[in-house]
Amino acid sequence: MSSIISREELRALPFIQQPSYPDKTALDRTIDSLERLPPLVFAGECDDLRAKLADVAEGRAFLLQGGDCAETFEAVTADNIKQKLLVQLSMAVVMTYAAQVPVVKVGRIAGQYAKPRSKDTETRGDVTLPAYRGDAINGFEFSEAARAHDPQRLMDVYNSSAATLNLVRAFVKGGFANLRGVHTWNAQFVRDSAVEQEYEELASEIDRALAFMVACGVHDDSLSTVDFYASHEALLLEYERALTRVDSRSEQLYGCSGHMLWIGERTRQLDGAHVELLRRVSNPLGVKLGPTTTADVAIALADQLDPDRIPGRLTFITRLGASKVRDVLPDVIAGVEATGRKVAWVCDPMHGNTFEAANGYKTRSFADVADEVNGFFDVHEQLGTWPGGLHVELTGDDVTECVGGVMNLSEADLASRYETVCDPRLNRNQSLELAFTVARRLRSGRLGRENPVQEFRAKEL
Ligand SMILES: O=C[C@H](O)[C@H](O)COP(=O)(O)O
Ligand SMILES: C=C(OP(=O)(O)O)C(=O)O
Repeated sequence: MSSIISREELRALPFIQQPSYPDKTALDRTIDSLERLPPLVFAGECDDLRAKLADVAEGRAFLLQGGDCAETFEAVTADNIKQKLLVQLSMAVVMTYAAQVPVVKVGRIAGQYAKPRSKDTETRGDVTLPAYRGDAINGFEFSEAARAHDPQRLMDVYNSSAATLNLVRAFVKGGFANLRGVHTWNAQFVRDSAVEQEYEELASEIDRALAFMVACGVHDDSLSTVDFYASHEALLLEYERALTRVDSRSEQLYGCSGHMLWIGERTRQLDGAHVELLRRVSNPLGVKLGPTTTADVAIALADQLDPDRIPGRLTFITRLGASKVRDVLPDVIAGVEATGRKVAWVCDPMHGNTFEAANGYKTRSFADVADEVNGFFDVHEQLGTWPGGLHVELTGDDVTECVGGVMNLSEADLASRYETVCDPRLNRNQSLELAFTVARRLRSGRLGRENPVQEFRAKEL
């Protein structure tokens, strides 16, 4: 059984992308406080999610993991949280109904406050300051005071995550996510959206199907509540260690800052502190895999993080870029599958497709995003493996951060509502459009193979 790694042991491991706090005593004081606080999530919830992700790995379900690139403390309001849920629930409804595949819903939410950066500093004119690394570390404002690394912010991460999780739990279990309200969500949310008609037709079909079920006497809780889980990149070693708890039922360790934790592309070194910290906890884990990944690297990570091959433990989130996905992905999947492991394969079509627009905005093109998703489905179809999910940076707001999509946003449009504090997100329309793209691929995969789930399982026996 693993034990909680000590502060000293953790600090002695090789690490990158961490804050540099000038006052170590202040850091230790904050860590002391965090260690005493209650867990944000419960071990049993993490186990439930792991069981659902085992279904994803086995081809029986699809993962939708989405949310902000970087959450901010200021945006922790009821309206914002509601909006974040709405976009993801609407996408999930499209995928579940159109593709007839259960969708596991996980937010990049309630903890996504720290960002790895390519450069340590940012220069504007003749002023150079520390780069913004997420509200967990420093402020977005371009001033010396705001950009200083402040450990007290870790307490704000805890409190903001707790407030967000509290409302998310209330919303998804308290009737807000009732499927019978699909039309109401539609009225509030999809109105004026360019995908309104497609969504409206789908919502009417769902209404008819539900009315039929109710007329037949089916009254099921699963129609009125939803399971929604929280995930974030476990980037901040001190914070994640301080929120590690021993589960009193099993005496296993859990990272209690979120249900699912992932290791980013930049911090997944086999001998690094992130892998060492997360291999000890029993949560479901994600690992980002970028375009230089080989099958051997993926297998070594899997062996390190999931030596016992626990169903649902490991999700590989590939973020290869539209131009590379068809070349790089097949060998990685084939290599891992050849070991006999079952991992969940999830496509992040955002992080390999970032570029700088002529006017200086960091952006992504919807066409590239959709192309990577299609490439991901193509590769899985060729290999006969299960395209297990989608991981996207998105928002329910009408921002203008990614170009293209049904509204055909141009680079000139980016300035009108560019609100992200780090990477560009799909807006409401683009998110729903992507959901329809995925649903079409899932449906055609199903129709092409009669019953892919049964076929998949038959192949395993
Ligand atoms: O979200 C991922 C990274 O934090 C982000 O892409 C880094 O961006 P940068 O290259 O602007 O530092
Ligand atoms: C930093 C991120 O991604 P990656 O590690 O894939 O670059 C992210 O998803 O926020």
